[in-house]
Amino acid sequence: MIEVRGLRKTYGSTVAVDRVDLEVAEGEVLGVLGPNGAGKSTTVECIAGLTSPDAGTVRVAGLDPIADRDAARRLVGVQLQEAGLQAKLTVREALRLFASFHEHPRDGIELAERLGLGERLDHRYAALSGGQKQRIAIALSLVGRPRVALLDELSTGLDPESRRQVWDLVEEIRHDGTTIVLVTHLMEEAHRLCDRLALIDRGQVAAVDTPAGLIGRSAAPTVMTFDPVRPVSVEALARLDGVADVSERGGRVQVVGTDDAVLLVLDHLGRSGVRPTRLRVSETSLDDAYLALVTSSEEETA
Ligand SMILES: Nc1ncnc2c1ncn2[C@@H]1O[C@H](COP(=O)(O)OP(=O)(O)OP(=O)(O)O)[C@@H](O)[C@H]1O
Repeated sequence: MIEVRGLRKTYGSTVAVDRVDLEVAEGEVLGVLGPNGAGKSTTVECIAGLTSPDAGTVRVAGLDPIADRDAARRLVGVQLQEAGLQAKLTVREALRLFASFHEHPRDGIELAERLGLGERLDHRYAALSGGQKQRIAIALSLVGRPRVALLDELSTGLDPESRRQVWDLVEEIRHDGTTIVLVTHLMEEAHRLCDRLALIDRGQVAAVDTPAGLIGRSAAPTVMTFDPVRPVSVEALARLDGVADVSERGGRVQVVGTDDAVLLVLDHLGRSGVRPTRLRVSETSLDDAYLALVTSSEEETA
């Protein structure tokens, strides 16, 4: 549904994106992660046809978002970091206006109510709080039932309840088959909503994988914690193959390492006659995997 090839965009001497390739299948949710200034918004703006690339091609359902602007606009709903609506427009008027651009729009009032804006329908845009402006931007991007939704920092600045409402809505449109590109800094959001994640770092795609795949790329994908019935030597555990880190706080031990390292730790404890109580084994968080990937991509460049 979306195909980006060799995308390059510069602003003066700043190279915002360079040689970016991305594909998003119909009905897929692609999360775009990366540090501030990495080129995420620029990529989304090129897909939306709001910015013209210096080089490379972008296709959305086979259309060029710049050359075939009118047809592409009917397919695509865009939520940018700033909606930039006229200050005097009310929420109701804005929803009606945006719905009028489309043949089969959603019920804008119902959409606003789902996003907790039901009591703000007759308020002017300028009088809304930051989080309310954010939610109206989401509602406006989705009111036309787009086949492709481009959502840039969907839930930044939203309180936890509003964030849940927004996530539920995204899950619903995903279920309806909408193709979604979602720029986010929130790993919980990325994990919950996205089929695949593209990590963009300094204008380039550093990795594309499923959330589980990105975690699996980490050299230390597993975390185990336990309370030993009597003290264990942290140094001895740290020497075991595949153990990346061992720490102890308040008598509880945490070991981070490979899956095999977990087995070696259990074996070591067994041989030492130390029973691990309250044993928990889990995956490294996507947060940790993300930080490890960004750091390793920085080291490669250095
Ligand atoms: N209109 C513009 N004029 C000049 N420079 C720009 C413009 N838009 C983006 N840039 C620069 O291009 C680079 C990429 O910016 P972009 O907004 O795409 O990053 P981002 O990954 O979305 O960052 P963030 O997470 O902070 O939103 C940055 O160095 C930014 O300063």
